[in-house]
Amino acid sequence: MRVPFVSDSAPGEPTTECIFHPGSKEVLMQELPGFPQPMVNSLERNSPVRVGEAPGKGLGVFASRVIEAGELIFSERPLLVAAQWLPTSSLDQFEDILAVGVKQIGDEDKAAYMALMNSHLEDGSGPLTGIFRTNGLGIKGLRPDLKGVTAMCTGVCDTISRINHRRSGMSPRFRSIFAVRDLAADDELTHQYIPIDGSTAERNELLKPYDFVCTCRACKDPESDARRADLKQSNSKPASPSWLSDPPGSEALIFEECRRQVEIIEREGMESMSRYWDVLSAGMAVCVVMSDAQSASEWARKLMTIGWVDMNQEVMELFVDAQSPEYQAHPMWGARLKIGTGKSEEDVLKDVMKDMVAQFEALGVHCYSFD
Ligand SMILES: C[S@@+](CC[C@H](N)C(=O)[O-])C[C@H]1O[C@@H](n2cnc3c(N)ncnc32)[C@H](O)[C@@H]1O
Repeated sequence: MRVPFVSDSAPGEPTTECIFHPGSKEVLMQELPGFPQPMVNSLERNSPVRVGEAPGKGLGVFASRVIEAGELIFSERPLLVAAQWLPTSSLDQFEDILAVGVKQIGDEDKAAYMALMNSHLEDGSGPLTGIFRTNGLGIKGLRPDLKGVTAMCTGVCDTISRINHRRSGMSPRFRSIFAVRDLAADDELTHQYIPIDGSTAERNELLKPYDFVCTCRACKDPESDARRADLKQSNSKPASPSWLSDPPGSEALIFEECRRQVEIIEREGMESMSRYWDVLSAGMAVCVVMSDAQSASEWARKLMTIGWVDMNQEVMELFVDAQSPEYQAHPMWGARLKIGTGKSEEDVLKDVMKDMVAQFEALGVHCYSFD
């Protein structure tokens, strides 16, 4: 089943050939209003990266200047996007489907596609499928009704596909690359090809299709497995007002747990995990309910570096300055301190909700009460 989609871009503008499941095009148009909008920070202008030799790995992508954590490094139009699993497709049928797509992408894009690495020379993959499987980046969410790998699309790019695997140095969102840590000039950009919360053995098992054994710091560190297992087992406390009813002192335990998990994530280089965002937000929430703007601002600064998570960056920016009046105006400001000072927990919660409703109403958002 093939649904080609060539964007309605201006005449002469490059396009991406997409081979989708039925329904994906509609989701894409809905999720990315105005798609394909002109890309900001695209590679043509003042590129902050260069492609070069990465010893033992073939080619790789390197920073050509200092890049700060949270920076959008570049965006790139994929050469080709295709659904990873199409109904009834065997490797041969998949090769035929890709051939139809590749035929339509223009000579320059085709040459770029064919020049990419192929690590699937001996497993029955055809040449186009081998390149697709070696270089594709997963794009989730284009078929919310399908689950797991069946729902995934894969994009193959000219430069993004040259990025080698390692514990994460950057995080890809569709077409865009963000720095999760500060990078010095000439540092190699890397991202994780596979989920990185498993053990060294599990990770290298998943890397088998790429035909190399990872030798990054975590893979060589005998203590890394225990730290990742610890992280997998521990759940971060949700940062919602529901824990206002927890016994006094529990905020210190929650805060300590958030701090501990942040330390593991940073030490293991796993900042691209959504858990990083979860524990940073929970840690910041504890500071807010305890009226500690100084500490909250440090957590806000870290949250600002997670640019690829769709959160309201402008709102977070207001909390980076510990003196910001936004703290006093926050509906949860000091909420924990009010407990035990004559007010019942229920009353504290009611006050919090009243403040929140007032703030939403001030923004023109009408709130309905269900009690
Ligand atoms: C998406 S390509 C990356 C770009 C590739 N190095 C090139 O020259 O085009 C994936 C392939 O690069 C190689 N590779 C990626 N990360 C590696 C690593 N950490 N160590 C060794 N080889 C790696 C493997 O051959 C893998 O199948």
